Amino acid sequence: ISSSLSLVRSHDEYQKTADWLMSQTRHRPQVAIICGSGLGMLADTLKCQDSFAYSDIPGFPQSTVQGHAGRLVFGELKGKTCVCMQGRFHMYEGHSLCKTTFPVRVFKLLGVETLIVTNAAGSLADSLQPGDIMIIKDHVNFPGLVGLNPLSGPNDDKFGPRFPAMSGCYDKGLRCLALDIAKQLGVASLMQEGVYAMVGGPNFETIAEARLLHRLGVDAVGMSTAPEVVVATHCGLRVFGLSLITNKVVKSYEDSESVNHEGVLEVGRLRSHTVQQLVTELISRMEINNNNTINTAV
Ligand SMILES: O=P(O)(O)O[C@H]1O[C@H](CO)[C@@H](O)[C@H]1O
Ligand code: HPA
Repeated sequence: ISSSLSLVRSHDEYQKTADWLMSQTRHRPQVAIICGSGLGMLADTLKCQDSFAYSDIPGFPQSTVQGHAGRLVFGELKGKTCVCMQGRFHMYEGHSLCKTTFPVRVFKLLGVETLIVTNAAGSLADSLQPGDIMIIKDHVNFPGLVGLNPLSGPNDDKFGPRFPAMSGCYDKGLRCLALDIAKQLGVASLMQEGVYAMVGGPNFETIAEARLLHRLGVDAVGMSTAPEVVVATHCGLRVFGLSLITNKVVKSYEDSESVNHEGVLEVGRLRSHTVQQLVTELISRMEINNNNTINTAV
């Protein structure tokens, strides 16, 4: 914990990255999307793209996980300006939590109002099958509960309060809208709301851990998302989250199946079209209050 505190970023560092991006693209995004494992194709829907390798963006961390390309893509989608992270950062890659959430505050400084987080997750709920899509209603941030929190360290009042509320951090209006869209697209049978839990990873769960999570009321488990949502909520972003269920978490000693990352990525490929349709419609129909779109001076 003490080593993560020394890695806290200053407001200037976020601002420098935001200023650099604003000097390189005319897009001024209203919506940011973080692509989960195998879900990088969400960026393909953006028109008039400007894209940047993470390695070229000052201050940006680097992706190290297969299925996370490491590219930031700006573009237009159904009249809204978006920025999409093709590749997120995980705590298990050895990044501090400040680093894993660095882009979220940069998005805030770019004028983003709404954050869409997506992830691949294993299901604990019997009602969730591989290929289903869970709208995240709430999360359990296991690392956060024991003090591994991206907001640890001195609070930056310019971003938000010392003690931010987290009840209601997944916007109810957007959740209802997504369920409505699922009905219209004829995929309502694949979708339900549920509770996501973040564990540290990188190993998948033991059977005893899976049983514990199930008893605690967790519907799906993964190794990301919660820190991004905590930082986004702290700085006042509206959040929508979805988990693509890529596998069932093994809960029985009689079960000989086991999960692997290639299988996780494969389900992402199989469901890419549906996830793309849902996110596109959601962005198209969501209301945005700011008119941040394009800067003609760049
Ligand atoms: O949460 P995302 O980035 O979608 O990735 C999930 O998939 C990976 C395991 O296959 C882990 O990183 C887990 O968190
Ligand atoms: N456990 C943790 N993270 C995951 C899983 C899982 O079963 N599937 C995809 N990400």
